[in-house]
Amino acid sequence: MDILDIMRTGPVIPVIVIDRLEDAVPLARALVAGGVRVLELTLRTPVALKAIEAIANEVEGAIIGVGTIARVQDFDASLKAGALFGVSPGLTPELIAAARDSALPLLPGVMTPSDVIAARAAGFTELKLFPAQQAGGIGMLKALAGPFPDVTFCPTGGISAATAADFLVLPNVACVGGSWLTPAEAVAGKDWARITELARQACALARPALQGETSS
Ligand SMILES: O=C(O)C(=O)C[C@H](O)[C@H](O)COP(=O)(O)O
Repeated sequence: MDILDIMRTGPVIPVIVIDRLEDAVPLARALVAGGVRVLELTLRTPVALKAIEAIANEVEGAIIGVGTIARVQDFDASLKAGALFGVSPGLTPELIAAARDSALPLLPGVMTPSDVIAARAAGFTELKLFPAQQAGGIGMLKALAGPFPDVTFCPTGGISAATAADFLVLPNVACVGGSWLTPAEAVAGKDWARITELARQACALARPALQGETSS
């Protein structure tokens, strides 16, 4: 799958933080049970790579990716763990070079028009707008559509169940990312049923047909 296929799989990519390795598989199963298959597990905790490996090996239907890619060595480590894609909060010349050398498809983060220009020059036309709300939210995405009609965004950061639909109607948005599907207290309390319900609600959000997409 390339990044656009991954972005078009569902309207919401959950951004996941795993503190206890034992939570990884049941949490991923809860999301998949609710219809959310694309999962971004952040490299923010010491168990993150092991958690990705466990999900890759044990959770049928999950399309597991790595979030918080910020260092060159993260690409190899992510592939070894079984990740199918990577997401970075930003993009540097070092990360561009590492992405070129790696088989891991990357969804790079941008926040300004200059970032978009640099990312596009490096060959990326699917981008994560991060942090989306803080960068200007809906107004920013509408403004970026003018000079960058060929760029498709996954806005992430500051988006909630209440605001996701407003982002998803924008023609240059394929999906949104967010942590609201996996609230910290639900994970701490192993409330997998709640997470499945949040996933179901996220799946019910209407995803617009993108330009050039045929209905089937
Ligand atoms: O760790 C990373 O690299 C990230 O990707 C950051 C996340 O995308 C945001 O932290 C999610 O933002 P919230 O939905 O506002 O919680």
